[in-house]
Parts: sequence; structure tokens; C-alpha cells
Amino acid sequence: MSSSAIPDFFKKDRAERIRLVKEHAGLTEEEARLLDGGISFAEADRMVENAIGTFALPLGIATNFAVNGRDVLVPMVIEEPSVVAAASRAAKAARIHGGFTAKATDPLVPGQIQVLGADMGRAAEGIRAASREILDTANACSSTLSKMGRGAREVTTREVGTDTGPMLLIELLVDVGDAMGANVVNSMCEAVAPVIERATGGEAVLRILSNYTTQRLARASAVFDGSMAGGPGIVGKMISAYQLARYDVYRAVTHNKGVMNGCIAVSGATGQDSRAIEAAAHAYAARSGRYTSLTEWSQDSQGNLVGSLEMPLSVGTVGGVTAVHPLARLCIKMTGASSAGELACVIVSAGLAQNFAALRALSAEGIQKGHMRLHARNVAAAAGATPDQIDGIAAKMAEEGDISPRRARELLDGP
Ligand SMILES: CC(C)(COP(=O)([O-])OP(=O)([O-])OC[C@H]1O[C@@H](n2cnc3c(N)ncnc32)[C@H](O)[C@@H]1OP(=O)([O-])[O-])[C@@H](O)C(=O)NCCC(=O)NCCSC(=O)C[C@@](C)(O)CC(=O)[O-]
Ligand SMILES: NC(=O)C1=CN([C@@H]2O[C@H](COP(=O)(O)OP(=O)(O)OC[C@H]3O[C@@H](n4cnc5c(N)ncnc54)[C@H](OP(=O)(O)O)[C@@H]3O)[C@@H](O)[C@H]2O)C=CC1
Repeated sequence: MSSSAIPDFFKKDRAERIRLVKEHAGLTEEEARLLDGGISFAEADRMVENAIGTFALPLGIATNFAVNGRDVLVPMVIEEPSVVAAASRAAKAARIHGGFTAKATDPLVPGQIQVLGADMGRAAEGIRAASREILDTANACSSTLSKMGRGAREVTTREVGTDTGPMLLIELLVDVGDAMGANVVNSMCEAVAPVIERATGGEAVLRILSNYTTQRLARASAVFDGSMAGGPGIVGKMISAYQLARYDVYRAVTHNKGVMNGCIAVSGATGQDSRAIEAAAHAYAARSGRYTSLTEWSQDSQGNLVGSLEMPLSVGTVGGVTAVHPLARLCIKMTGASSAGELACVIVSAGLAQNFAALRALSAEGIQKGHMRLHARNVAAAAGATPDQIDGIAAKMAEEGDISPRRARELLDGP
């Protein structure tokens, strides 16, 4: 596999960018042609209800990523300017020190069965006695998981205090292999409900996975070059930016939004359920009882920044949208991930990179300089510039340091 460090990738034209990605990821001609389309209306109509069209978003490629020693061109679907550039720049700063080291735990997803009207005194014992039957019934739902030696592993009982009294919750812990796992866990929860009802004497009502997958985590760490960050002064300010995010919830939410810029863009490109990822990430950020930064930052003795990000990441390389969206499948291929765990490693690395980029820009020149420079073309277009006027107006506004709809209109109106 060729290097993901492709200097000036952004200055190349589209054909050359595609050629480089094709070569790097070993895409066929037919696969490369998919980049023109996304999905047909017929495919969209099968995916959701009442479809009337499709809605395209930009697909960009972040360069410079090395994850666990493997060079990756990272696909990102996002509407926001500067995110792809920022990830590429951050990955360049990490690359100097070996790139990202990432790890995903076993893909364990909990399923929850809420039981009403059970005999609380006897329920736990009833579930223990029926646990073999519960696990076998669950595992009959997926022949693939069973063949892989994965599937439902354990069943536990919990009591939850509520305003209407104690409630019984039976939880099924499932190794979902390379799938995100929602459908398969939901099927298992529904299948085991009658066995649970018999074992507890209650009525199984909610039968659904939990998206809070605290046993399905991904963790990335990297050393980002201190001089590429801007030297000791900036590095020190980045550490204080992180400290602020640790202790102030108003800052932490924005800080974690920056992390999500990376995670959700790669998740979008690879067809993941981004709502599930976001919901779990924010709950995890508040797991101590106080919402805080998802990342951790310190400085090493050479003045580099050492960062890490740990978060729940339920992603799949099979099933869900990946099974029906050709471009999502193509983007998974681009990442070179051969398992859900490897894909999670790329996503969590992109989240960490994005956080580094934002902290650096905020601690140095401010976010607007880089972000607004890249946003300038949108500002020009929104002000009414024609395609052949856009680059000129954008460049002029960037040069003047006044990137605003007002200035774009003035430039369009002329002297
Ligand atoms: C925008 C940059 C990267 C410019 O940064 P720069 O230093 O001017 O870039 P450079 O021209 O020196 O190039 C360095 C590398 O950056 C990349 N790069 C540079 N320019 C481009 C481009 N046009 N297109 C693609 N890639 C680009 C590219 O990788 C290049 O190296 P190469 O690979 O070519 O050897 C920098 O200013 C930056 O990182 N800014 C931060 C932007 C950011 O974080 N955006 C997120 C949106 S803001 C937000 O939503 C979150 C936030 C900020 O609120 C979160 C928070 O508060 O924590
Ligand atoms: N709360 C939530 O998050 C909810 C999310 N969803 C949606 O559910 C979808 C994801 O569900 P998911 O269960 O992943 O999707 P699928 O049911 O599409 O895929 C999982 C199935 O793929 C098959 N499979 C083949 N190879 C493998 C492998 N290597 N590893 C694991 N499974 C394999 C198995 O079926 P077999 O044994 O038959 O081969 C498995 O049951 C997403 O679209 C999500 O948006 C749905 C409901 C709720």
C-alpha cells in the first residue's frame, strides 16, 4: 500500500485525486465510477419511507494518516469546510512520531429486556436457572455469529429504581462480530422474551439493545509534533484549552463537538449509525457524573503533545447501511479495515486528530483564519457569485481578512 502522505493533495484536480485514491486503496474502475453517483432513487426508495430524492454531501479524503503502522487515506463525509484539511494537517503532525496507535475491545453490545409485574424475589434465580435456554434461544437468531463462535455470551439481572417502583431489567451481552449489531441484538431480545417471561412470571415489554456500549470501546493515542503545533507557547496554551474542557461543561461540549467532526465524518462515509455513536459518546463523556472532555492531553519531555481518545464505538463493516449503500462499502474498502474493530480504530483516530487541529488553531491564530479561508468560497457563492467569479471573490476576501456576506456583495457589485 502506498503512503498516505501526499503533499499538496488538495491542490490536485479531481481526476488526479481519484487516481491516487484508486491506486492507494486498490479500487477497480467500476468502484471509482461509484464516486459520481452515490445511490439511485430506487436504492433510496428501498432504504427509507416516502422517499422523493437523494441528498448529496461532499466526500473528502484526509491524508497523512497512519493507524497502527498502516497508511490510510481516510474518507470523510461532511458539509463543514476546514474539517478535512484540519484532519490532514493533524495527521501530518502525528505521523512524524509514528502516527496513531489504536485499539478496539471485543464488540460486546447489551440488549435490554424490561420485565413488568415479576416476582422480584424469585426473578434472579429464575433467570439463572433458565440462562442456558436464554443464550441458546438468542444464538439461534444468527447462524453466522454462532459459526464464528460469537453471539450472546451472558445474561444478567438488574433492578432499576423508578418513580413507579423497582423495575426488573434482564440484560443480554452479545458479541456482534463485525456488525454494528442493533438488528441482531433486537432480534435476540425479542426471541428470548417468552423464556424470560416464563422464568420471571412477569411481562417482557421493552426488548431493545442499549446504545450505551461501555464494553465496546475504541481508544487512540498519538504524539503530535510540538513544533508543528507552533512551539512551546502554543503547546502550553493547548494544554490549558484541554484543562478548560475538563472542568467547564460549556467548553467541553464544543471541544467534544470538534472530536465528533472527525468521528462522524468518517462514520458517515462508511455508512454507520451516527446517532448511536453520538448518543453513546456524550453519555460516556458524562460517565463520572460530570460531562467532560472525551480526550486527554499532556506534554512530553520533548515538548510534543500526547493525546488520547477513548469512547464507545459501535460500528460495522457488514450489515445495516453497509449492506445497501455501494459508496459506504467503497469507503470501508478505502480505509482498508478488514473488521469492525479496525474500522473503529480509524474512526477514533480521526476524532483525536480533529481535536488536536481545533485546539491548535484556537490556541494560535484562532479558528476563523483557517476555517473562514476555506469557507470563503461558500460565502461568495451564497452572495450570488457565479462559478467563474467564486474563486476570485474568495481569494480577495481572504487577502483582505474580511470574509463576510457583506464584503462578498460589495465585491460583486464592484466599485
Ligand atoms: C485549515 C488548516 C488545516 C490550514 O492550516 P495551515 O497551517 O495553513 O496549512 P498548510 O498550508 O501549512 O498545510 C499543512 C497541511 O494541512 C493540510 N491542508 C492545508 N490546507 C488544506 C486544504 N485547503 N485542503 C486540504 N488539506 C489542507 C494538508 O495536509 C497540508 O499538508 P500536506 O498534506 O499538503 O503536506 C488549519 O488552519 C486548521 O487546522 N484549522 C482548524 C480547522 C478546524 O478545526 N476546523 C473544524 C471546524 S471548527 C469546529 O467545528 C470545531 C471547534 C473548533 O469549534 C471545536 C473546538 O472548539 O474545540
Ligand atoms: N437503537 C439503534 O441503534 C437501532 C439501530 N438500528 C439499525 O440497525 C442497523 C444495524 O444492525 P445490525 O445488526 O448491525 O445489522 P444487520 O442485521 O444488517 O447485520 C447483522 C447480521 O449480519 C450477518 N453477518 C454476516 N457476517 C457477519 C459478521 N462477520 N459479523 C457479524 N454479523 C455478520 C449476521 O446475520 P446472519 O446470521 O443472518 O448471517 C448478523 O446478524 C443499522 O442500520 C442501525 O441504524 C435498528 C434499530 C435500533
